[in-house]
Amino acid sequence: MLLSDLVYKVSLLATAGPMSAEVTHLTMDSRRVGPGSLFIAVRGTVSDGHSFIPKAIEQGATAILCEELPAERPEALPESVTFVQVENAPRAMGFLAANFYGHPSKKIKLVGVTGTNGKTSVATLLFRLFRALGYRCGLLSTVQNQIDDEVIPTTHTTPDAITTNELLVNMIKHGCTHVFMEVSSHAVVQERIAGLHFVGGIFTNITHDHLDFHGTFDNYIKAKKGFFDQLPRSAFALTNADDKRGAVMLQNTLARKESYSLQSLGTFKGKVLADGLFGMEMLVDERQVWFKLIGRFNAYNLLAVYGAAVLLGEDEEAILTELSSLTPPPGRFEQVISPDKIVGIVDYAHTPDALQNVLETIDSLRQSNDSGVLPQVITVVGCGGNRDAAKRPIMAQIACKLSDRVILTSDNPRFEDPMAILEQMQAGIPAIDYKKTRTIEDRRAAIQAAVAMARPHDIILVAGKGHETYQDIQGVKYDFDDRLELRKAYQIR
Ligand SMILES: CC(=O)N[C@H]1[C@@H](OP(=O)(O)OP(=O)(O)OC[C@H]2O[C@@H](n3ccc(=O)[nH]c3=O)[C@H](O)[C@@H]2O)O[C@H](CO)[C@@H](O)[C@@H]1O[C@H](C)C(=O)N[C@@H](C)C(=O)N[C@H](CCC(=O)O)C(=O)O
Ligand SMILES: Nc1ncnc2c1ncn2[C@@H]1O[C@H](COP(=O)(O)OP(=O)(O)OP(=O)(O)O)[C@@H](O)[C@H]1O
Ligand SMILES: N[C@H](CCC[C@H](N)C(=O)O)C(=O)O
Ligand SMILES: [Mg+2]
Repeated sequence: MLLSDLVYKVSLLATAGPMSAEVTHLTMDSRRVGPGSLFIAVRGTVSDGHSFIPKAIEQGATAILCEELPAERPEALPESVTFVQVENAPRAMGFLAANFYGHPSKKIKLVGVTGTNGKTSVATLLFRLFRALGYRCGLLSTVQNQIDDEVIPTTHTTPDAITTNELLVNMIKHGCTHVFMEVSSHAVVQERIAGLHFVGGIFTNITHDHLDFHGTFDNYIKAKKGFFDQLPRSAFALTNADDKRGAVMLQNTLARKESYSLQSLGTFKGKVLADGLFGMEMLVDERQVWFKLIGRFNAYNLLAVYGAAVLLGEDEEAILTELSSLTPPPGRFEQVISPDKIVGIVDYAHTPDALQNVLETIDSLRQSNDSGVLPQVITVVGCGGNRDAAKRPIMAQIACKLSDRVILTSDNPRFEDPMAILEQMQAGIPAIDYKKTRTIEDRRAAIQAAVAMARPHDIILVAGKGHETYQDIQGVKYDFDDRLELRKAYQIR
């Protein structure tokens, strides 16, 4: 594509060099540059892409898009390389990617889901629901990307704009009509969704997370709201009316405002009638339905999915029929039961709110046996490294408050010292709970210890890593799967 066509509708501050250059490849990573590439210099959190411009040119880049032009063209920079200066390179990248790939997001129905917790659950349920309703669909999620049956591994909750557009093109090639994607707050701030055309946006909830990245809770709210601010007039914006910030999210959106609620008024109303370890009965817009999902937080997820499907034009009865047979995504309240009936639950709760919800759900579901003995709840939990440190003591405190025994352990330490993370968690343990808490850094040993202390019918919650099949230590991803570790521990018990 000609560079001049590629920058269509992107406001340019300056250019230097021929705009008739032919660009065959876009990248923000100098290591992937080759002849024909347009290199986009992005200022990151670790390094500044501008410092890789000479490297990109050395590797044959055809053009460079940047926020700052090199002061003067050094001799080493060939005249044939075109420079394009913009105010916001990541944002421009979104529009360039859309132009380069022919605006695939305008050719399918793209729905985005944002919120602290529940994005993967809602996006995955929508994907499965629409497939059950007979559509070919795409999914962009934390667990995996998917084009109908084809699974594509992912490293991020929301991919960068180039990857997303590329995936959308493939989805269209495969006949997909609907795509459901998670929109993380990082993605909004880093403009990974710039240039995408959404037909709908869904808000789940907002609670404490990622303050390391956003600095304050207000900034975190603004980031999530930024998604709804970008929606076009033709889209719907579906919010959770029961969340304190649900209305704030839609304050400045042009999109049609809709809501769902279990407690107040909303376009879509629900009520939990009964809840158990095997499912939940709900009243959804006056229809009584049995779902295979567990916990009040999932009642919200189901209602969001139902509302979005109605807004996308599907029949209420058909939606509820298909929705009632769906199971949760991997690693979300996934039960791993031992031969002697210890109930292991692997859950991706990695925020204070998620941990509290899951433990409250477990508490509400446990029932005394014939001798009047209540099953114990044993929680194994850790916090990730190089992520929000403020949530560490809070999560330990919640685990202690709502469990009989707690084992603090390592999650993905990444580049931090696991013991230092654990000390920060320990700071949140109330003195009265010291006795019921142990710290075992090795996650495998921690799971084994939990299984060793459990009696039949006790519940072991292994929280934080859910579907993950690795443990990230010093940049190396070692095989590790909480579900397999539970099964192995049952065998050696
Ligand atoms: C904090 C954060 O969001 N980091 C993302 C960011 O990296 P960064 O800012 O550190 O980038 P950098 O290393 O400083 O590099 C700046 C630029 O120089 C380029 N570069 C770098 C080296 C080089 O040799 N040549 C070169 O051109 C890089 O490609 C980049 O364009 O931009 C990178 C490229 O897009 C991302 O891969 C990276 O995600 C890292 C791996 C990450 O862990 N992100 C997490 C926090 C994240 O985004 N999480 C959210 C989910 C949160 C949730 O669901 O709760 C997500 O959407 O996944
Ligand atoms: N609607 C909800 N409200 C509160 N907690 C929830 C909700 N849905 C799920 N959870 C809890 O949060 C955990 C993560 O859920 P899910 O993976 O759907 O969230 P997410 O927003 O995609 O997370 P991430 O930010 O990592 O992508 C679940 O394992 C569960 O414990
Ligand atoms: N999407 C979240 C996932 C956290 C999962 C937890 N296991 C951890 O590693 O902290 C994040 O990147 O913050
Ligand atoms: Mg997710």
